[in-house]
Amino acid sequence: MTGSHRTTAPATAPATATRVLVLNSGSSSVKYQLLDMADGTRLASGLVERIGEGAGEGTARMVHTPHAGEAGRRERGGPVPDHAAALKAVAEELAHDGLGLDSPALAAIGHRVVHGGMRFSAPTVITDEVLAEIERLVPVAPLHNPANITGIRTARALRPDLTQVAVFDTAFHTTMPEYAARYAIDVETADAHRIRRYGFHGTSHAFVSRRAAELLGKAPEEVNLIVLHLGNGASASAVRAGRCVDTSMGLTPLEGLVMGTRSGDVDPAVTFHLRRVAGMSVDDVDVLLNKRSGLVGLCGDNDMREIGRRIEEGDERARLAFDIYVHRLKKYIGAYYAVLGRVDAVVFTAGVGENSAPVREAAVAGLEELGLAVDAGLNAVRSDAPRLVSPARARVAVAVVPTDEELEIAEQTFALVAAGRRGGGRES
Ligand SMILES: Nc1ncnc2c1ncn2[C@@H]1O[C@H](COP(=O)(O)OP(=O)(O)O)[C@@H](O)[C@H]1O
Ligand SMILES: CC(=O)OP(=O)(O)O
Ligand SMILES: [Mg+2]
Repeated sequence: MTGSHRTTAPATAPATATRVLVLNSGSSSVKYQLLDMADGTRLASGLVERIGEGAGEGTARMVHTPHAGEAGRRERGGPVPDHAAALKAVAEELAHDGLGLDSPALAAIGHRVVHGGMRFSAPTVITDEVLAEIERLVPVAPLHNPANITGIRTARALRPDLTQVAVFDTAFHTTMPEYAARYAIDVETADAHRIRRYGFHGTSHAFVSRRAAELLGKAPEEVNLIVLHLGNGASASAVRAGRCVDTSMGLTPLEGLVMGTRSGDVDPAVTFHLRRVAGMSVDDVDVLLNKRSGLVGLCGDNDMREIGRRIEEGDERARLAFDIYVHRLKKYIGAYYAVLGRVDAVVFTAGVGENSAPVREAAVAGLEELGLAVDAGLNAVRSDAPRLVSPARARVAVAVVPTDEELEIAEQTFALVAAGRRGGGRES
C-alpha cells in the first residue's frame, strides 16, 4: 500500500538460482517446504511441532520428508525450546540431503507473516525497516507475529546475503470495502489505534479461490465463492470475482468461526463482565478466549478426529461442541451468501475442511432452498485432489480444495525475485 518498502527483490542470488525455501512459523510449529520454481518440484518438506512444550523432556517432534517421498521420511524427537532451535534443526535436515541453506541454488526464503496491518498488501522484501513494522504489529497478532519474526531473524542470521520475502496473511483481504472492514465504533478512536477488520489466512483463501475456479472450469473473475478455511485457526471469506469482499477474522485472528482453541465471535461485554465479576485480568481473558475456548474449551479436545470418535461413543459434550462449531459455520455461509447475492461454490479447505465429511455435511444441511447440498457418496470419498462433493446439476457447487500456503508463498516470493532480475528493482 503506502510506505517505502521494495516491491521487487535486489538480485542477490545468481540468475541460475531457482529454489525457494518457505517457512510457515506458527505459534507452536514450523512448517517448511523447499521448492524448485524452475519446474515446481518439491525438493523437501517437513514440520516441527510442539515447539517449547515440556522443554527438556523432548516432547517436540520433527518430520522431514526429502524429495524421495514418504519412504525417505525421517523423524526425530527431543527438546526444541524455541523457534530459533526449530529452524536450526530444519537447516540441519536440509543440509543432510545436500540442500543446505548455503546452496547457491537458493534464490530466496519466503516467510508467512500473519499480520501486515494497513501497510502491506503485497509480498515484500524484508529490510530492517519492514521487520520493525512487523514487530510493531505484535500486539494485534500475539500468537503469530512473534514466531514469524523469530523465523525471519534466524533465517537472516543463517544467510545474511539472501533475499527474504514476507507474504502476509492479511494481504488478500485488503480489497474489502470500507463498510466491511470498519467496525461500528467511534471513528476517531478506531483510526487512532488502527482498529479495523484485517482478516487472515489470506494466502490460503487466495490460493484456494483460484483452484476452485479452475475446478469449475472458469476464470477467477467469473465466479463468486464462499471459502471456508477450517484448520486449527478457522476463517470464512466471501470472494467476488477473485477479490475478497468480506472475511470472518478481524483486528486479530480471534473473531469469527469457532476454532480449535479460539472462541470466535462473542459479545465483547464478556470481557468486561469477567473483569468485573470474576476479577480476571485482561491477559487472563486473552488467554481464555485464544487458548482455552473453541472446541478445546467446549469439550476438552481440539482435534476434529477425536471429537468424531467421541460422538460415535455417545459423548454429549463432544456432540454439543460439534453442533456449536457447525451452527456458527452455517451462519457465516448464510451471511456471505447474502453479501455475494449469487454464489457459484462453497469451498472447504484446511485440516477440518479437507478431511471432515461430517462437518461439510452438517454445514450445508437444510440449505437446499439456497441450492446447497452434498452428495453423501462423493462427500465420503477421501482424496488429495480438488473435487466437487455436491450432487450433479446442483445450483451451487460444494467443493473440497486442498490448500497449499507454502506453494503460494513460494510462487509469490519467486515472482518478486524474478521481477528484480528483470531489472525492475524499484522502490515503491
Ligand atoms: N482426518 C481428519 N478428520 C477430521 N479432522 C481432521 C483430520 N485431519 C486433520 N483434522 C483437523 O485439522 C486440524 C489441523 O488443521 P491444519 O489446517 O493442519 O491446521 P493448522 O495449519 O492451523 O495447524 C486438526 O486439529 C484436526 O482438527
Ligand atoms: C491466522 C491464523 O489463525 O493462523 P493459524 O490458523 O495458522 O493459527
Ligand atoms: Mg494453517
